[in-house]
Amino acid sequence: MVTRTVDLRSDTVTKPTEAMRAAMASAEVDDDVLMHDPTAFRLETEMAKVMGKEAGLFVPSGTMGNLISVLVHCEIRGSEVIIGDNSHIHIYENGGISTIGGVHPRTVKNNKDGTMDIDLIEAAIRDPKGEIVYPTTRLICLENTHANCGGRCLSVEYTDSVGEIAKKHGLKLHIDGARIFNAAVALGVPVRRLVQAADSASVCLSKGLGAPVGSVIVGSKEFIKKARRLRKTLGGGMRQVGVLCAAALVALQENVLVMLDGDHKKAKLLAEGLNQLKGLRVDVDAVETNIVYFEITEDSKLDAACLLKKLEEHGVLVMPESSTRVRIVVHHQISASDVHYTLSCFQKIYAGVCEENGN
Ligand SMILES: Cc1ncc(COP(=O)(O)O)c(C=O)c1O
Ligand SMILES: C[C@@H](O)[C@H](N)C(=O)O
Repeated sequence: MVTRTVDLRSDTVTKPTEAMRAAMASAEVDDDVLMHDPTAFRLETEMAKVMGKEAGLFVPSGTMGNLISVLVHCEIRGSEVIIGDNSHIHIYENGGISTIGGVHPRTVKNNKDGTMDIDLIEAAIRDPKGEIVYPTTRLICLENTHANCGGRCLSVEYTDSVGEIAKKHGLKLHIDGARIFNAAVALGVPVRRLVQAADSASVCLSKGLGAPVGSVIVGSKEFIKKARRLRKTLGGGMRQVGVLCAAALVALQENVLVMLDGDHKKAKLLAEGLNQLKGLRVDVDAVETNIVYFEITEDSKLDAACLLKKLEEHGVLVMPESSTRVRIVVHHQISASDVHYTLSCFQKIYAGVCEENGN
């Protein structure tokens, strides 16, 4: 019988803290479609200030935040956006920019560190002389940290370089900053500096920050005005949304930097421990934030399905990416004891496998 659960599937699984629940219960609210819910307004104002942008807008999810941002920048029919071939927008958002927004994606290969080669980005920009056959490039999207690349951080210098390319060609730059605070902590830079070159950014409240719901998109006042209208079009205009925003304000007032740094340290500890096990391989140096991917090696006696089943029997939950690649995501509700318990479960499972196989 499972007596303990260690949920490492994602940093989206956190439950609201008591302080968040209290703030939600007592939140000052109003109709956010008819005017500004005061708590939503406080959150949007605070996030815009932290991110160094003119304005912000609360949205129900990071997916909607990215969708709205792309559609505002690419509001003219025939627009094209340059995105990473391994980006969340391209892989995990149901192709919404195309199926809903009619925006054409032009993918550029994501490198292992989450970047796209600058020269390949520039080469992907359509030549206006070919407009009779080409879509028109209007936007470049980056993702920081890069989830599918293992939570890798894009540097200030790299982001600024992409911003220069965008400006040179009259394009906009959006950053999917679902985990931008993780990047800021890992790089030791102010979060606003990581989005300085961007025209917009989406920031998840419901990941490392630990809020139960939502994201905030930030940008110019004009961008946010258009985004607010599009949010309503998409059904994201909510009424007394301050109940949700209150929890996010608590998260922002917590010591985010210390909390996320702790997540990163625990992720590194897990990566180092897993890498000791015969049958698993981890690129420990690639673990920069709270995400750890491990490969099940060819000589392993367990595939991902079998390993995950055994882990679940011990109450440890992780996310399979394929039959040989598994993801672990650390968040503030994973304790150091949970990390040691998880490693002990892996060690028991692999010791058991070795006994069963007499080696
Ligand atoms: C990098 C990245 N961007 C965007 C999202 C979308 O956020 P949501 O799940 O709130 O739609 C996620 C995952 O949640 C993500 O990992
Ligand atoms: C799976 C993905 O959509 C989600 N953003 C996560 O990282 O858990």
